[in-house]
Amino acid sequence: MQTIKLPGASQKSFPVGASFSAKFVPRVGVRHHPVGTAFSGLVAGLESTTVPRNVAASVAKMLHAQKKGSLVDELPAWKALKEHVVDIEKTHLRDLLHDEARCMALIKESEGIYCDFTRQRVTQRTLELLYELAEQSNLREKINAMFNGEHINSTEDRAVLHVATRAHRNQKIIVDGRDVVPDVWEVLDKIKAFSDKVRNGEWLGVTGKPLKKVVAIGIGGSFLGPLFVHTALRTEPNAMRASRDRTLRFLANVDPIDVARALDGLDPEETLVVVISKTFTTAETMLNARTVRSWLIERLGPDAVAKHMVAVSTNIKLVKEFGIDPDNAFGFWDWVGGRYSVCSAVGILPLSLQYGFDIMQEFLAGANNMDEHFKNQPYQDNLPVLIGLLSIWNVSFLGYGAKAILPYCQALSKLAPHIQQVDMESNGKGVDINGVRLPFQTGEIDFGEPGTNGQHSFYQLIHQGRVIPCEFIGIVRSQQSVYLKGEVVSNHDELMCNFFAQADALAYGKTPEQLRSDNVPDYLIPHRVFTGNRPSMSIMLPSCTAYTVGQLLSMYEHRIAVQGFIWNINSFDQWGVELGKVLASKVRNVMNGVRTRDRKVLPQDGFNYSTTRMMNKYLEGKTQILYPEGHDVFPIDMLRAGH
Ligand SMILES: O=P(O)(O)OC[C@H]1O[C@H](O)[C@H](O)[C@@H](O)[C@@H]1O
Repeated sequence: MQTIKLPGASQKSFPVGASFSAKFVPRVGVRHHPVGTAFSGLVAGLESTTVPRNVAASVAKMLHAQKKGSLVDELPAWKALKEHVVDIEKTHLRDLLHDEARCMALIKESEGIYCDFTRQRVTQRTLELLYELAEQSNLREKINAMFNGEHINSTEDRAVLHVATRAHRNQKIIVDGRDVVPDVWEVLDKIKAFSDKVRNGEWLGVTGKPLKKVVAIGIGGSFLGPLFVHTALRTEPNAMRASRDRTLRFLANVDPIDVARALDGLDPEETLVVVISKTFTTAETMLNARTVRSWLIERLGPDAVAKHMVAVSTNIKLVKEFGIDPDNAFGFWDWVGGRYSVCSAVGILPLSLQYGFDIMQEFLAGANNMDEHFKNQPYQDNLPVLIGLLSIWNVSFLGYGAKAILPYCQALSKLAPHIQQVDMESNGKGVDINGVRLPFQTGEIDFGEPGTNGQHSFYQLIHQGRVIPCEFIGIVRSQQSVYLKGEVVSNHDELMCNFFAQADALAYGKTPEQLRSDNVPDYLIPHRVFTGNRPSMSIMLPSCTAYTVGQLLSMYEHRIAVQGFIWNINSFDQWGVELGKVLASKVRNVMNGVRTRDRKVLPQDGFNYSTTRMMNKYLEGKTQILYPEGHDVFPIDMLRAGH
């Protein structure tokens, strides 16, 4: 049997050097058969003529799961929703908000989370149609397939089971015939033991000092989730007490400035470095890891690595080749997507080092609580399902391509950047799960800032410019409820006044008549009119603790899955990030070559005129500091000393 390597398959997606032979089945002559459509669609754009047998099987299963048509826009409920837009266009939120029955039906409270969807441009009829769409798209079956460990990430032939990383010890979750919960807990137990030892001073640095500073090196999913949770917890009283004399920093960008910032002022004798990379091949992370390894070795000698460097990865072989003892490595599995990995060792190790394992267990329990809710609740009460369906309505029917994530809680300031990756990398796709090009756009442009800061930045546009559905997230009990004597309201009340006000300002707007009765001069009226009718949802958490942050994370992750399931795309691969990486490596090779050739990129190097010229402009102008012998790393201390 011929052996074929899947085109475009990088080390990221398949084990190093993986190839498929017996697993492949031919696709010839199957284009018009429903299953065949799945085969041919799957490989559209690839040069290979074969796909793995098990991939084909799971794609076929998916296709059969769809009742009619292979694209969601052919479903009756989709078509009915398209027609229903006309009815909604006749309504204004100003009026809809005075319909008590509608409002009561759109306020949902579950698992301690209060969600108000009354300011969405929907009626009860819209919701009914969205539930029908969910039914016809087999949403429930797809959710079950995810929880049952089926290989729903068909282009990478993987299960999607980040929910297993926060399973209770006594739960059972089967992947490929094997219960993975004991594996999850083996790693969690190892994290607990290691983080306890580091925190209580049993595990010391090579010169005998306790390791109170942690630098976590990682990028993308190996950075944004942990940063979000760290930022959420660092002002939470229990977490503050648990981390009093400790520091956690992240190093993500390959920019030398980020290296300098991350290491600035750190004493290597007290520093533990955690290299986090699912693949252990990501260029930026590996270069940063080598740089920081040299920083340690230069100051503490080669033995420092054993005591000062640990790793989190699915690729233990490469961890070992890098020089980190596999005993000091914390594993996870290919069924945890990078952007969904914060509940694996990716987040739990660095965050347990900072806050202790017990607090991180609360975070996992919160995420698990929302997983169970998502798995078991009917659509009508299911928060991730409701939020996901409303997003589908906003994007695919009302045509709003972006959403703003606006936590009125500074501790949640890194929620938007995290969700930006989870959502945009998951749902920004051009073809459906069968490889058929979509005639509509999927995904949303996510951005956001904490309130009230955002109000003084981009809210002008969302009030009077483009319509961008907003997600306001408020907290009932602040992490820091200090009340300054003599003030009318506390800081937190002031914050929440804005939380309540903004949603109504967007919904109601202000009419010319109201402006006239406020004696606004005529020439200013057009400038001061707010059309209103701008949708938002308001989510209130009782507090911002490890538990509720876990719930919030899981709620956002699952709403993204719901959207992907309805659009019938693969939300769990990320082929779109590959091309840029390949081109960067071509640039890297040429840059290495030009050093020996009078520092010029030549036309025969294969770049267009623009890139050739830009690269030469860069090469002529860049500064290169040559370090004295003996220094083979970015010498932050030297820079500070003015060299
Ligand atoms: O954890 P790593 O293997 O280093 O990957 C880090 C990141 O790499 C890529 O950019 C992927 O698109 C991300 O999903 C991933 O999180």
